[in-house]
Amino acid sequence: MTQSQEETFVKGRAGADIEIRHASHSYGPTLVVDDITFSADAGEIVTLLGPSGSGKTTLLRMIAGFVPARRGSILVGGSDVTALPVHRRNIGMVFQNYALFPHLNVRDNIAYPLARAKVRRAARPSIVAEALDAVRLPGVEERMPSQLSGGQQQRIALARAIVNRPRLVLMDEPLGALDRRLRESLQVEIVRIAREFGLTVVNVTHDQEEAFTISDKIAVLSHGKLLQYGPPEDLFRAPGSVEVADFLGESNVLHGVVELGREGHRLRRGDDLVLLTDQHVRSAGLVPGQDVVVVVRSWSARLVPLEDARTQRGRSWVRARIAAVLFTGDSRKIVLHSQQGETLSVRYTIDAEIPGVQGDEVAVQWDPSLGVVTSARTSPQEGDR
Ligand SMILES: Nc1ncnc2c1ncn2[C@@H]1O[C@H](COP(=O)(O)OP(=O)(O)OP(=O)(O)O)[C@@H](O)[C@H]1O
Repeated sequence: MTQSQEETFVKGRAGADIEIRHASHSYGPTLVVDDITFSADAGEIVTLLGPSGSGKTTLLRMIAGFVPARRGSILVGGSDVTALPVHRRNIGMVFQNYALFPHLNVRDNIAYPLARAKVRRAARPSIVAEALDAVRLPGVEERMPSQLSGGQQQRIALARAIVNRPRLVLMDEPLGALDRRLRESLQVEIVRIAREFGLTVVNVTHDQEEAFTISDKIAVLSHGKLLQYGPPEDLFRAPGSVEVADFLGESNVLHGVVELGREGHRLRRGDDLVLLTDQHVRSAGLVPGQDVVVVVRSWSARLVPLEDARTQRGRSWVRARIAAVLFTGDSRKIVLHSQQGETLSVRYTIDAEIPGVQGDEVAVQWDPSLGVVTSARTSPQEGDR
């Protein structure tokens, strides 16, 4: 590498935009990545979110080049990299298990991609020092990985992933092995570093909180299919399916049949009063007799005595019996069974008084505008692709 190339190296290049077009992969007859299409702008953090086995890692490995695309293509910075081998894609990677070389000290670990890119030996220490500054661990060059904590090792892995200014950084559950507090502080760090260096990041997680915290866009995957793609807020406010709604936060899923009336709209559900707003009817295009679900987040619902619910106007409620009151560390979770046989949950802060005990019949009540209405079918929404 020439000196001027090295300078570009040190000063850095920004991340590239990325486009996944109809990517598919199968192991044997099973499609584990099924016709996935989405794109992200340069400098964005995208998270692939989904339950175990949904195909997140396989898709990430396709982007990296470890797994071939059976169909479709992957473009980075406008160039088709589908046929390029891993080492020609200019991608940095961070894995859950750190994957540092145990026999190399921190300097040599971080310098490894520089050596492969044939950066002159004399130029490497300053680039390594800069990468260590970026991850806020200056001066640990001589340490061995075994002399660092898990969180520090993951910072080193991050430094190694960004040291040669890749066009794309891929992260596979990078914080999965760390405890909660460390995870939260590293989430903030990842965003800071990504912004500072203009990195484009594709991150894999099954933790929706992490996805919300760090992502500009979230791709929700299930059974190899992309259910929905967009900014976290959009997904949260307008999930395209029950599966997406359920996956993006602890929720109650209430089934019913739409009844539209002059005095108001509601779900047909026995004694329960599940109101639908004009906004619901318009945005979901509801028609009378349609099977729908209303999704209500556990934090949006409250418990009230049944007689109060019956006399208060303008609020939705369903009748349910308290099955358990659970202390979950940072909140209380009330588990209930509705008359319709659904299991519901309501969240309270620890210091809040809970209006009922196990065995009581109560109303689970909420502001109708906080309910999200979607069609009862769970197939992916074409419009979200
Ligand atoms: N090398 C392989 N050979 C055969 N099947 C595989 C292989 N790798 C993954 N699979 C299968 O492909 C599906 C998707 O796996 P993948 O690891 O991509 O999912 P994931 O969403 O990343 O899950 P997790 O969060 O558990 O890692 C799973 O059903 C898995 O069993």
